[in-house]
Amino acid sequence: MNWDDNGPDIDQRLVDSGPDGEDQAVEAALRPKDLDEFVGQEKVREQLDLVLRAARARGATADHVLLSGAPGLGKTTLSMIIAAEMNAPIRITSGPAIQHAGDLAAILSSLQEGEVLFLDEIHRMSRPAEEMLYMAMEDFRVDVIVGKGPGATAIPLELPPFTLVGATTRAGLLPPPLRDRFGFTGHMEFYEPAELERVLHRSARLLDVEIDTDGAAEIAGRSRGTPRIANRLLRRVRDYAQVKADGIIDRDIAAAALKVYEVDARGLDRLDRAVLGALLKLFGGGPVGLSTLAVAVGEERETVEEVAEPFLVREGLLARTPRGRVATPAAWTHLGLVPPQQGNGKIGQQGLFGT
Ligand SMILES: Nc1ncnc2c1ncn2[C@@H]1O[C@H](COP(=O)(O)OP(=O)(O)OP(=O)(O)O)[C@@H](O)[C@H]1O
Repeated sequence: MNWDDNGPDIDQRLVDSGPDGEDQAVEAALRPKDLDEFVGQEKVREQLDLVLRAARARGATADHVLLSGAPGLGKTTLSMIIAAEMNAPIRITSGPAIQHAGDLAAILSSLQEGEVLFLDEIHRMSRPAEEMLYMAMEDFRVDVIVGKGPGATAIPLELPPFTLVGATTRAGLLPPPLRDRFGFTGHMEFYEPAELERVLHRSARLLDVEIDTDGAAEIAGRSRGTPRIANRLLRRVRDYAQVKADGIIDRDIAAAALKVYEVDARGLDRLDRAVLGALLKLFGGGPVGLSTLAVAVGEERETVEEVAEPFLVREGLLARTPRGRVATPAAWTHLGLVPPQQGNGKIGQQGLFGT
C-alpha cells in the first residue's frame, strides 16, 4: 500500500471529502460566486463580510485570512469569493508545492497590488518558506538570499500589498508566529442537513436536474456534513435517475441509487460498515485493539484509523479508549443488531440500508 503524509492510498470512495478528478471539473461550475450565494457558515460569513466591507470602505487591501476546517467544506470557494468581493485577481497554490523559499519569493514578487494569494494546506509548507512568509505578511517585504556561504547577501525586495488566504485542515498545526499574523481566522464547521439541502437544490438547478424536497433531504442525510460529498452523491443519484427512472430525483430514487453505491442512511460506506460490523459481530462491541480490528477487516491499521474511524467517532458510533476501540449503543442500533446483554449480538429485524 502506498502511504504518504496525505493518508492511506485506498480507492477513491464516494464519501471521501477530498476532491477527485470529476469533482475538479464540476466544482468550478458549482461554486457560489459571492457571500450571499454561499450557504451556511453564518458566523464566518458575517465576520468576513465585515472585514471585507471595512477594507473596501478604506480603499485598502483586506487583512490576511486563515480558514480552518475539514476538506470539502468550502475553503477554496470562500477564498475565491474574497477575491471577487474585493474585485481582485486570485492566485492559487498550496503548501506542498512550495518547498523552497525561492518558490515562494517567485510567487510573491509577481503578485499584483491587492491580489489574493490562496495557500491551501498552508501547514505543509517548508520551514524556510514559512519564515519568508512571516516577513511578507507583516511588512510586504522579503529578503532574497543571493549566493552561498560567507559571500551570501540578502537583497530586500518590496512587495505590493496583497491578501493571503491560508487554508488548513487543522489550525492547531500552524506555528503560533504564523497564526498570529492573520488578521481574521474563520473556523468552518460541518454543515447541518438543512444547509446541505440548500446546497443540493442550488447544485441541481445548475446541473439542470430535477429534485424534490424529500430527494434532497435523503441525499443531505448521507453527505457527512460536507458539500463536496453532497454534490458528488447528487451526480451519482442523477445518473441512476436518468437510467432507471424519468430523471427526477425523489426520496425513493435517491435511496435506491445510494443503496447501489453502498452509502447508507447515515453516510457510512462499505468500509465504515465493515469496521463497525467486525467490532460488533466478532468482538462483541469491544474493547479491541486497532491492529486486531484492522486484521479482522483485511485493511491496514492506518486505513482503519485515518479513513474509517474519524467519521465513526464523529457520528458517536465508535469510541477510542485506552483499552481499545469500543462500539456505542448507537452502533448496534445502526447495524440493526442487538447488544449482547440484551440478546447476545443477534441480528435484529432492521436491514442495513433501512436504518
Ligand atoms: N457553503 C457552500 N455553499 C454551496 N456550495 C459549497 C459550499 N461550500 C462548498 N461548496 C461546494 O463544495 C465543493 C467543495 O468546496 P471547496 O473546494 O471550496 O472545499 P475546500 O474546503 O476548499 O476543500 P479542500 O480543502 O479539499 O480543497 C465546491 O463544489 C463548492 O461549490
